[in-house]
Amino acid sequence: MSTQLKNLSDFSHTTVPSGANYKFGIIVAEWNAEITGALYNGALKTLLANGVVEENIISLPVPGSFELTGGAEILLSKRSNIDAVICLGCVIQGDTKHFDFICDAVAQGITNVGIKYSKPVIFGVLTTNNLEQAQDRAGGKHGNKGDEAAITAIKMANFSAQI
Ligand SMILES: Nc1c(NC[C@H](O)[C@H](O)[C@H](O)CO)[nH]c(=O)[nH]c1=O
Ligand SMILES: CC(=O)[C@@H](O)COP(=O)(O)O
Repeated sequence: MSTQLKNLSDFSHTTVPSGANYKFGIIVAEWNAEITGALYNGALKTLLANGVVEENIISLPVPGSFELTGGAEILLSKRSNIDAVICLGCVIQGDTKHFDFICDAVAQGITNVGIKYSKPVIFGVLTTNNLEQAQDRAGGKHGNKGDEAAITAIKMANFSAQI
């Protein structure tokens, strides 16, 4: 189902466990800061609205989405008590193939970090054709990808806690 048919902030159809017992890292790319700032605000608001306490959230910036992998790796290597990491970024197609390399690197990179540490590392990265599509998914008509990433992080932290 494409985002056109699903609001990224609508979780009325699902049960969200409490995040009160979990610690979260949020790594935020500084590229396209208008968008990633909105993603961050959505993710933070959603974590707090679902029981997470502010002192259990560590938020760190990285220069661009390509650095999200390194940021997640460094955080998990130094903080074993983090239950899930949310990676937030916005990659917008330019004139060259650079977009493809970044998107592929980030998607594979953060997947590998999650596997390495057996911790949920959430792909909260917009990969859009233009700024308007990003705005629509960072608090616009399609909701906020940051909200979705936060809910996913809580669900996956809860999943791990049941094993
Ligand atoms: N063009 C975008 C970038 N580019 C920067 C890279 O992410 C990286 O910081 C650089 O290649 C140095 O390693 N980053 C985004 O997050 N979004 C873009 O649209
Ligand atoms: C995703 C990018 O790196 C891109 O925005 C950079 O633009 P360009 O491909 O025109 O160099």
